Amino acid sequence: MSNLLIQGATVLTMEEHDAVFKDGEIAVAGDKIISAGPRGSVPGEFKADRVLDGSGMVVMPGFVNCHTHAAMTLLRSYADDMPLMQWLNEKIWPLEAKMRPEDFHWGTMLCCLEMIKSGTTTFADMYFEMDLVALAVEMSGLRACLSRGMIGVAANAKTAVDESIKLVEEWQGKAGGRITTMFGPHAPYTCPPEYLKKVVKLAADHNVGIHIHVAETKDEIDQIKGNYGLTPVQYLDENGVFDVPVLAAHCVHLNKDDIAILKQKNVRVAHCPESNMKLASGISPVIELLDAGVVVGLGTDSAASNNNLDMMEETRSAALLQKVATGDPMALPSFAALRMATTDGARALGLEDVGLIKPGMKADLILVDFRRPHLYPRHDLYAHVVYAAQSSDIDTVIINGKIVMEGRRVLTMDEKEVMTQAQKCADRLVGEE
Ligand SMILES: N[C@@H](CCSC[C@H]1O[C@@H](n2cnc3c(=O)[nH]cnc32)[C@H](O)[C@@H]1O)C(=O)O
Ligand SMILES: [Zn+2]
Repeated sequence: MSNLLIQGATVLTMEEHDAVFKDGEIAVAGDKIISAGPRGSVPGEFKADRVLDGSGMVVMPGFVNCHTHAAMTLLRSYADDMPLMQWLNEKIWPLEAKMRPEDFHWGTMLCCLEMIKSGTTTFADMYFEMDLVALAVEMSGLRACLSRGMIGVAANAKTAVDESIKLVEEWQGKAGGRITTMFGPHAPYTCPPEYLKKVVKLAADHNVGIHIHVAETKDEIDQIKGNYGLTPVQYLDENGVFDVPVLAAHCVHLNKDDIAILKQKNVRVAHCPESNMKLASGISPVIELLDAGVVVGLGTDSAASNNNLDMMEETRSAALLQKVATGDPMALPSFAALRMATTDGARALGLEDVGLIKPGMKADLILVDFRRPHLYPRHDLYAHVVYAAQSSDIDTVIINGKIVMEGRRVLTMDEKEVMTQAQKCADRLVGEE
């Protein structure tokens, strides 16, 4: 266990708007923050093994990416500019069927590398071959909430259940506590009622949550209405899905009753504005969700529908999109957008000790170098992070008390090797077509 002291940075604790320490000091012991305040606030008995000079930097909680499909990073810019079902059926699913073990490894490593370099410290992933994903996450140093995507109408529906159970039983709490797990029934349109009920029982028995795509497109609404006479939210509610903790990705097409159900059942939403814009799925009623008291986190979705995993950019998109959608420039102001990208994202994943800078929280921190022309002059620091900063301004990333990037050099993996191997895998995958 080593002790880390970060000195001289401006600390955005994210607890509330005014909880900022200029020339601050953060003490980290092992994986936890033990104190945060102005210079001189660290307990006298604290002995640092390492002191990081944060002068000129802003330190804040790392970003929490609430919805990804990590290994799909291999499919970045492979299939673009088409609607969801055509994109999945014609392009993505046929290629995923050809993926080999090395693809899951290098695809996830590339995803983790990109996320660390853009300040993400935690992500929620839904994919398959999750042992390989978990091993890559363990190597990368990231924190992750992993689920095995399950398509109830597919030939491998039963295998997917068995593999999900294995993931939860073998990986929950592993990698020094950095990995948690969920069950991942893919979506209302791929999971029939009996399948959903089985998965809910498994989640309850294993005391973990569910990660699922919900109400992503207008087509989905029509299909579920046609089959069951219900909205996707009502359909999931009727089948007991919301009786366990749920992370619902997208939630684009919701009516007032849906929003009331989400609030009443404490469903957490992973809002993915860039994926929703790119696939022209629509605009999630985020302001209505927030007004109703629903917890909303932010996600990129995969690099095949975004096409990057940059949470700083996603936060800006989220803020701008709500302003356009509502015609109200006050909608989702910078502090609220940043809370969504950090603190509330952690809550959405059920991580109570992640997403804030305060004693007792996990030390997941990023240092943003503000000594850049586009970050002068300094008025409102939250506005700077959301509207002016670039993820390449992020200098240092700390996860679970460990420095994983310093001076923009990632310490947990060989960056060049990851890019080279990912290109090789992608070339082979597409070459097999
Ligand atoms: N096909 C897998 C299991 C599904 S994992 C999760 C799935 O979600 C898919 N996916 C990615 N983005 C989206 C989206 O925006 N909406 C719905 N599905 C998506 C992704 O391609 C992946 O197939 C199997 O062989 O068992
Ligand atoms: Zn998705």
